[in-house]
Amino acid sequence: MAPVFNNNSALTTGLVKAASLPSRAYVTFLAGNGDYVKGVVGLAKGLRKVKSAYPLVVACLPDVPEEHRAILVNQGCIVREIEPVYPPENQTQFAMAYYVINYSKLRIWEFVEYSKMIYLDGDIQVFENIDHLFDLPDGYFYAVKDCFCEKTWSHTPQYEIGYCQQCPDKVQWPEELGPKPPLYFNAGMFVYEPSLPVYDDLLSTLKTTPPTPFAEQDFLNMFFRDIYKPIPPIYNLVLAMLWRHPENIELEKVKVVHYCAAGSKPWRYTGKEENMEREDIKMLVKKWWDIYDDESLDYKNTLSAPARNPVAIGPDAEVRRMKVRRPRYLAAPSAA
Ligand SMILES: O=c1ccn([C@@H]2O[C@H](COP(=O)(O)OP(=O)(O)O)[C@@H](O)[C@H]2O)c(=O)[nH]1
Ligand SMILES: OC[C@H]1O[C@H](O[C@@H]2[C@@H](O)[C@H](O)[C@@H](O)[C@H](O)[C@@H]2O)[C@H](O)[C@@H](O)[C@H]1O
Ligand SMILES: [Mn+2]
Repeated sequence: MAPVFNNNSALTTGLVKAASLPSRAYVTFLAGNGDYVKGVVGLAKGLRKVKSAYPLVVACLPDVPEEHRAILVNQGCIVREIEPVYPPENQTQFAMAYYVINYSKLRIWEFVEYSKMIYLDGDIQVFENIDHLFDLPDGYFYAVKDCFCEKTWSHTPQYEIGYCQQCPDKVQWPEELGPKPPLYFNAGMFVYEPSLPVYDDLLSTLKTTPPTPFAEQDFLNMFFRDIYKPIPPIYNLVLAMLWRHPENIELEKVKVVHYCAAGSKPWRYTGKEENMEREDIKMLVKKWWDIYDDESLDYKNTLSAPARNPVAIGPDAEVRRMKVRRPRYLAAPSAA
């Protein structure tokens, strides 16, 4: 029997209420035809595992192949193609080449169908629900403070003198170097509000801003400097913190892990790079694989999805072909 629609039916009220709720979503960024798509699949499954109430939007550059987009749609993601964003002409040599594509992340300020979004790099995993961050007061830019101690910071005066915002009293900032650097966030995770005026301002400001080593991360820190509000490192564990500032980390309380240290990308993990043999790193990489390999977290297994045509050789075949073997270091989870 078709549902009865009338002006005051609960269903109608519910639909009207749902339509007026602020729309929120997680968003990540995917570029190229390489293996970062595995990171995004893992992230989609991780958000499902923690029962997030919000979808994952994937901002894809045009070079993301159709097969990868289909895999993401099959994992319940909302795929949005974006155009690349390039820093000022012939100045990209100032940014680490690898990071120049990250300027394209700026396109996510154009996703104004959402009132609030949480950006997560594709090499991030969410191990505990963080939906409550969407309720942080509007008008600010929320992110976790970065660390300046890794070699990737060797181009900076703070690295030179051993100063880090994670331990500002260890090495005092010398007056002769001028004012202490403002708080600086890691741009792998942040809470923000899409806005067309801000988007236009970002892109017009970028046109006159020479690229710098950490590309869009430096740019976002400069742009949002006045409204940046630090949030605790449990929301974006930059792995280097484990060996650089262990006193600032309680690993059992960490909700979000950012696999940004060299050699820590789980889908490429060999354990050979510096610090990668650490037991805590091995445990975190295994945690990532346990989610990635868990077929009960696949979108099609979490809905009463219509039975798929068993002979379909679509994206599932692609996923099987792409399935990277779990490194031998990381024993499969013991059979329940
Ligand atoms: O080939 C690439 C490189 C980067 N990314 C995206 O850009 C983000 C930032 O790059 P990455 O995480 O490697 O930088 P890191 O945090 O390690 O400095 C990644 O997480 C991905 O979401 C991508 O999709 N393809
Ligand atoms: O494009 C610049 C990138 O800058 C950041 O990565 C860095 C930063 O975390 C340093 O502190 C680490 O030392 C370094 O290893 C790491 O790559 C963001 O994670 C990434 O999303 C992206 O914005
Ligand atoms: Mn990252």
